[in-house]
Amino acid sequence: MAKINFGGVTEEVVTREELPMEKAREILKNETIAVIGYGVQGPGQALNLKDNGFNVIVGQRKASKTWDKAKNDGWVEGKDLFEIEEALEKGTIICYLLSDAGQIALWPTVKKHLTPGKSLYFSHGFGITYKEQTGIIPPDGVDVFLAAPKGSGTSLRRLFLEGKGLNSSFAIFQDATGKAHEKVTALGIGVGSAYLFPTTFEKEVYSDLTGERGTLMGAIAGIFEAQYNVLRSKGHSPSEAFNETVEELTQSLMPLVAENGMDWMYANCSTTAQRGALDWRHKFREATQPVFEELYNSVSSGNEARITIEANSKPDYREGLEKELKELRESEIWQAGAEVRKLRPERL
Ligand SMILES: NC(=O)C1=CN([C@@H]2O[C@H](COP(=O)(O)OP(=O)(O)OC[C@H]3O[C@@H](n4cnc5c(N)ncnc54)[C@H](O)[C@@H]3O)[C@@H](O)[C@H]2O)C=CC1
Ligand SMILES: CC(=O)[C@](C)(O)C(=O)O
Ligand SMILES: [Mg+2]
Ligand SMILES: [Mg+2]
Repeated sequence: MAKINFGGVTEEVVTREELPMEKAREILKNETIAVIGYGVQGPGQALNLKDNGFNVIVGQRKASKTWDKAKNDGWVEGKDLFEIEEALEKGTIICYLLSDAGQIALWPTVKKHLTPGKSLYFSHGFGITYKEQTGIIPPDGVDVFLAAPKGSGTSLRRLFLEGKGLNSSFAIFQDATGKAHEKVTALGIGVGSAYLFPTTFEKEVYSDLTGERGTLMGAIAGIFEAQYNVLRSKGHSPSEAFNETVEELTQSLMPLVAENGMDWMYANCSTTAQRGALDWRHKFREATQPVFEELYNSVSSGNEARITIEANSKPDYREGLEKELKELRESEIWQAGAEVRKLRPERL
């Protein structure tokens, strides 16, 4: 592994130089990779693996929308698309890409097919870390590892098609064959990563649940709403409030952060903006730090897992989520957003 200094801390990273795609294919040439589940990560990883020349099959429930989606994506029933049990039987590496709650329900079936020498792959540390709640305890004799792309399966596929990609973290929970490291890193490269960051199952799930509930999804939506609401309450129009809260961030400023960091984005804004932002960032950090502490504790105590499992194990969990997303979509801020998006210059 290459040693890289991240802001003063040296970490090890697996790079494409030490593990080129050809070598990854060679490592897995005798394996049948069975991707179980075709939701968001399933399609991204399965299609990338296939296009990268790996031996992949998909296992999905037949009478489901995602079965049709798999067929539309080019998977052929009986050739590389099977009912879940058949794919579990054929696969030597089981990529367990059902939703985290769905993994609990199917676990007894999966376990039956985990004969010695097979591998069990996750893209999250959830099932293993919260084993008291999930009951996911793999048998001895199988390798158990994860590669978790740091982003949506949708982006994983889109970026791959653009010749770009997303990096992943990886971890080994059980190394029965002595080959877990080479297998998981080969898979990580195969799903489209250029660099792989080592972690543990526990660290992966704690950081991932904190991130998505925090700055990546939960906090960002909450901060948007708070600022939008204040602007609206002070008499600003919806378009003005939306532009100054979301549109400018996503269209103009975040791409600059992505390109070259926060100071670069600041440096490309007015000195007036820089003065204010440099002052106010401290206040926002101090105000939100306790909330992030509370969030992390809720993750590490297993409370977030409990809430998630309870909600997403209900038979109508999808309808429930869709209803809440609809409320979000229909709220004034995001309705204003829909109109603002239509007016982007490139849509002329
Ligand atoms: N969504 C994403 O982009 C990311 C997901 N992950 C992880 O990847 C794994 C898969 O996540 P997603 O793709 O979001 O899952 P998902 O919520 O899209 O579900 C995947 C598939 O599981 C099926 N499923 C759900 N419950 C089932 C059950 N009881 N029996 C049989 N099939 C069932 C669904 O029909 C769907 O085809 C999870 O561990 C998740 O945390 C990791 C990184 C990003
Ligand atoms: C896309 C991703 O990495 C998340 C936000 O952690 C997830 O979908 O669980
Ligand atoms: Mg994530
Ligand atoms: Mg996640």
